[in-house]
Amino acid sequence: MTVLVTGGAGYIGSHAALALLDAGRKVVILDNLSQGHRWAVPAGAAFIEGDCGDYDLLRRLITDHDISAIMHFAGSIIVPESVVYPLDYYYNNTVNSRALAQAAVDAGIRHFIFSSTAGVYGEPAKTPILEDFPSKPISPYGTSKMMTEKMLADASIAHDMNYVALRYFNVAGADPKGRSGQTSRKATHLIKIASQAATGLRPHLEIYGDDYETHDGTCIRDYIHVSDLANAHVLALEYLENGGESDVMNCGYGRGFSVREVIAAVKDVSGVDFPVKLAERRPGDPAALIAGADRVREKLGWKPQHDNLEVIVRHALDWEVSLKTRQVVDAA
Ligand SMILES: NC(=O)c1ccc[n+]([C@@H]2O[C@H](COP(=O)([O-])OP(=O)(O)OC[C@H]3O[C@@H](n4cnc5c(N)ncnc54)[C@H](O)[C@@H]3O)[C@@H](O)[C@H]2O)c1
Ligand SMILES: O=c1ccn([C@@H]2O[C@H](COP(=O)(O)OP(=O)(O)O[C@H]3O[C@H](CO)[C@@H](O)[C@H](O)[C@H]3O)[C@@H](O)[C@H]2O)c(=O)[nH]1
Repeated sequence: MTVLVTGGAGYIGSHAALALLDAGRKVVILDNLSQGHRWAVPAGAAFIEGDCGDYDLLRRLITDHDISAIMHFAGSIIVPESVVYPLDYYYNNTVNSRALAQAAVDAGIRHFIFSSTAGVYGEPAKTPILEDFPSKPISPYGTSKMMTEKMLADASIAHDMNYVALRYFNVAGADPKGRSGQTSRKATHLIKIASQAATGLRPHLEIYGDDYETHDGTCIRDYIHVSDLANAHVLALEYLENGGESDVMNCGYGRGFSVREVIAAVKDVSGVDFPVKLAERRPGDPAALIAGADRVREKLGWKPQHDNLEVIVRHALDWEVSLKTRQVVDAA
């Protein structure tokens, strides 16, 4: 009874693998290392270098490792890149997910947990965003994830497999014990970029637009600590194993911070007044994304431990410093 974690050499997958191991589960990680790192695979997890779209490999490893459930993190994650290379995103996030779902169904895997995104909502008419709001993604990235959600919904009706698609809001921070953190080679995420500016890895930070309809003109997001998110996956697995019905669930705290508020927190916690410049709006950024986050609490019994922006920032900064001392530079 082992959990297959695709993308487990990456940021969120490595934290989920840690949470599973901490919960006493056996873990096999499959990652093609296109973005992840071999050193990010937690001690105690088996590692297979390969592609989550490789059906034959999947069938073999599911049998060899007695896999009973799949957590599917592997994918391409950069929204603006998906606008430039949409077919790459549909391939990696949708076509490869189809192959994985096919292998799962053919091998009789009964539980599937999928990394979805708030990006499926596009520009919602209001916040907080509830799961039954329409899916109207505005980027190929969001559409590629929405299509996988729909495949899983249909497959779960036709086959003996239940699933949970967790729609993450803005994931940030790092393992409180310092065992993993944001490692993505091309990170574009605000708290990561601000932490890099605070630790001297970047000369400055740019604010992408301050003329949004928000209290200070900058975009508002619901930042969720990666370890709280990882725990939601462990709970989702228990829920499915106990016969829970298939569902989609937002993962956020239900509150938001503006870009300026995040920058102030990073400056405050780090004690570094790094330069900040104003830049043009980034295409496709909605003004405010805040999760309606009741369902994940009610259905999974999820109780976040780190719902505090300063704590999230502290852990992100500690991780950046540890990367520098380990000389594992995350090339921008
Ligand atoms: N980071 C966020 O804020 C965020 C928000 C919403 C959803 N998500 C989703 O969460 C998942 C994990 O994101 P992350 O931030 O950890 O990104 P990441 O890039 O750190 O991790 C993704 C991992 O998947 C691997 N991978 C990519 N394509 C693969 C393939 N075809 N076969 C095998 N391995 C492959 C990469 O090497 C990498 O290790 C993604 O599916 C992403 O879309 C992330
Ligand atoms: O250097 C930067 C980086 C970001 N931002 C702004 O900060 C906010 C947050 O941006 P970012 O951290 O890049 O996250 P999002 O664009 O909100 O997207 C993240 O969160 C989404 C869910 O809300 C996921 O779907 C995506 O995969 C994930 O990248 C946005 O308003 C950006 O314009 C800046 O102003 N300067």
